Amino acid sequence: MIQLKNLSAGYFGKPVIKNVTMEFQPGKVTVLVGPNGSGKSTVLKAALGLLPAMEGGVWYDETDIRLLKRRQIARKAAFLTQSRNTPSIRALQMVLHGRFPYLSYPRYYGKEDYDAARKAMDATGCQQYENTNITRLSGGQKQGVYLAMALAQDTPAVFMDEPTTYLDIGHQFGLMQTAKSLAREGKAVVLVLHDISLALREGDLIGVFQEGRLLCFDTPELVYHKGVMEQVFGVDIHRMDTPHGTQYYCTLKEAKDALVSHIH
Ligand SMILES: Nc1ncnc2c1ncn2[C@@H]1O[C@H](COP(=O)(O)OP(=O)(O)OP(=O)(O)O)[C@@H](O)[C@H]1O
Repeated sequence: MIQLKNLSAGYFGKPVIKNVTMEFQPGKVTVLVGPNGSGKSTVLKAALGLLPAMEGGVWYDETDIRLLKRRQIARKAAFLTQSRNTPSIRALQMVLHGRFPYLSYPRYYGKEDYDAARKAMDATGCQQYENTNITRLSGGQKQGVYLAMALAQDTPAVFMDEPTTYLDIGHQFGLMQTAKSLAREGKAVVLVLHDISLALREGDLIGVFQEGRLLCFDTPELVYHKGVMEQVFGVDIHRMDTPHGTQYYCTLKEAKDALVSHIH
């Protein structure tokens, strides 16, 4: 369990996220949503110790993150980041980087590292690119390789910042399936998503952010009923029970008003 308690963090001495208290539970997919610039990525960075807490703090299984070395944190949480530089190396070599926290000096990869890397590539469907230089892969194919690197890290928590960005619809569903199966294995999975329909449908818990504050942290059902997302995003959210489970979709608030005035 990862706990953020009254956490404030930011850049150049100025807090961006303020007084955030939430936890990332094993076995659950937690989704963070909020408008652009509301602090979602900053929460992930602070939760991973990449940004120091200005107030409050982060605890991994009751241990203050300030007491953990980088390598120890890297054995507890993997991070699929939003922005990245693409080095000119083979995909398998990239995925093997996920094994760094387990290597002792001298840093040679052993059989178990190769096995973990190949298993992760299988899970994200990028095994066929094993020997391809990643600079030659498409955005979506690269995403599969980066996700495999995070999975090869074999951590109890996996954080993903907008992981569906480069993915076509089939691969978006695939990514969500991977996230859910990681949670079923007992991992704490934390996703930042912009697709709020997807968040409501697939998340176990949802944290809604606005201007660096956590407005609501609850199950999709309760978040929906409280109307927090509607307020934050300025949309109407509709819920439908379908043969494929509960689905949500959004319309612009104005669209409804226009419809009403049209009827009158
Ligand atoms: N490296 C940085 N240096 C200075 N300010 C930053 C930095 N990264 C983010 N910020 C600022 O922190 C605020 C929150 O940014 P953050 O990236 O956490 O938001 P977000 O909710 O993830 O946004 P988005 O949905 O657009 O990715 C923004 O105002 C942003 O300008």
